[in-house]
Amino acid sequence: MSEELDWDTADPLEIFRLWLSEAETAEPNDANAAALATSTPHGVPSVRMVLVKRIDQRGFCFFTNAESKKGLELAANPVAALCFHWKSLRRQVRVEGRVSELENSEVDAYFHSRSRGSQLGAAVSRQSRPLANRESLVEQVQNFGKEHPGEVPRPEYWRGYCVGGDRIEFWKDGADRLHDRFLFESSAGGWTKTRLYP
Ligand SMILES: Cc1cc2nc3c(=O)[nH]c(=O)nc-3n(C[C@H](O)[C@H](O)[C@H](O)COP(=O)(O)O)c2cc1C
Repeated sequence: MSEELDWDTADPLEIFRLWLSEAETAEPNDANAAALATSTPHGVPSVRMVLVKRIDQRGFCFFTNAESKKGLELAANPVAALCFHWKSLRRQVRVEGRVSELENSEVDAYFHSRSRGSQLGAAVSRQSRPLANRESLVEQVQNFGKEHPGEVPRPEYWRGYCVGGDRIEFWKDGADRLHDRFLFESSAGGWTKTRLYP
């Protein structure tokens, strides 16, 4: 595991931040990318990548379209799991928990911190619904840009979600498949830590 860490006392968010910073140096791009698993209320799962943009006491937060497949699944069943995999470091982190939404003011601030092109792209994208062809998407972006030469309005459906880290598991590659796994579970008294068989 990371030399700098005292695994007996470290908080899982502290460990996560250290591993993420090491991944930012080691990975070619998008060290904050994670697979996000959601499911319908009937238990039909789906998974896709998202970029985790902030991590705090509310959990691991990303931004997306509330009308997309994942957005609809989260509205109907607000629990989710994230899985980070840093190939260069041979490490994995799994996060599971209930999902909450970020405040509008926070989502607005993040939306407007992005490039104008990204804002226009997000504003016109009817994410996960059928698109006739690429030209029509480019045209919609151009038209929306002309209609909004100043600030691009954040569409109401562009939102921020946080997966609460009720369970956070760290996996580190070991020789002969004797990998290290530590599961942290949140409880009223703080965190409980359990070493798991690989
Ligand atoms: C590395 C990577 C990062 C991504 N980050 C996001 C993201 O932060 N938000 C998002 O809405 N889609 C992101 N996407 C696209 C999603 O994986 C997905 O295609 C899209 O959100 C539609 O998913 P859905 O139909 O399951 O809702 C990312 C894709 C990749 C490959």
